[in-house]
Amino acid sequence: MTVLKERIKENSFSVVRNENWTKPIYETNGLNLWYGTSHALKNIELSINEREVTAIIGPSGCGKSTFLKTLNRMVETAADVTISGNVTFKGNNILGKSMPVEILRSKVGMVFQKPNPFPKSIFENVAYGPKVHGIRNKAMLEMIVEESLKKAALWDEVKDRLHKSAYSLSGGQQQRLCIARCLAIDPEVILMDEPTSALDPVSTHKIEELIRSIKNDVTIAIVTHNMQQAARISDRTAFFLNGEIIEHNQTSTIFNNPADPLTDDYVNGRFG
Ligand SMILES: Nc1ncnc2c1ncn2[C@@H]1O[C@H](COP(=O)(O)OP(=O)(O)OP(=O)(O)O)[C@@H](O)[C@H]1O
Repeated sequence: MTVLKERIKENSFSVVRNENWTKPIYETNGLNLWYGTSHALKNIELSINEREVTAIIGPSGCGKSTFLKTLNRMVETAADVTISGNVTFKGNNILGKSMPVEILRSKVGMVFQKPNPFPKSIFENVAYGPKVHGIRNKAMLEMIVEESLKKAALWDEVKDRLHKSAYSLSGGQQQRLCIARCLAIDPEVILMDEPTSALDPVSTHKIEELIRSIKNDVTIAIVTHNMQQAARISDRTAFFLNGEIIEHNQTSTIFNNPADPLTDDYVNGRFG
């Protein structure tokens, strides 16, 4: 990936590090978001630490996906959205004009609930991002594709059919392909919105293993309804309710010794 890193640097895609930036890669301060008059995020104060897995949990409609999408500025595309407050990525406010969205998204990948490969071959899905960043050399692209598929624990299953359609893969394989597609641009963060909720237990296990194996290189924020999954894979957990953060702490504390009775009730399945 060094070549890609160099190329991204050459093309000035790198985000300038703010002097005040230390460990949190993302911080939100006083973040509020409205869909029309509906107040979906209320005064969110949350740090997402670098090279950790942060789980975002809470009942349906509490604002988890909205929050996640705010982190790569996807929510602004919805009609009638108003945002106030700050969301900083490495100390730079992404809601201001200082960071173009394409620069942010070259650093922050997103994986959705339903796998969404492009209608292209397995190879072309993974090579797409590097090509957009100007890499044309065939050998270099092949190297990036192989490395990304290996990191996504998919290489052995697809190495003999790289030029077959991505749609020929199973749902679980397609989701790992989407993660490989993110990894191919060497992101700093991957945002995952219920990435295993449409998958069987074996595929879910593979994705969880994959998350564990990449977390030393990539920061991950994951929305999940699966409490066991949050407990298994995350370092920190944020519990959302009605658009507010009720509690954010180390995952072991949230599950074993939460400060708020609402958190206790939720993680123990008494509501939601
Ligand atoms: N595009 C939109 N336009 C208007 N309201 C929206 C839009 N997207 C979400 N909402 C509303 O904002 C609130 C938060 O929705 P969001 O999808 O963020 O919740 P969630 O916690 O991710 O829910 P789920 O677990 O069901 O996916 C809900 O009341 C939802 O109806």
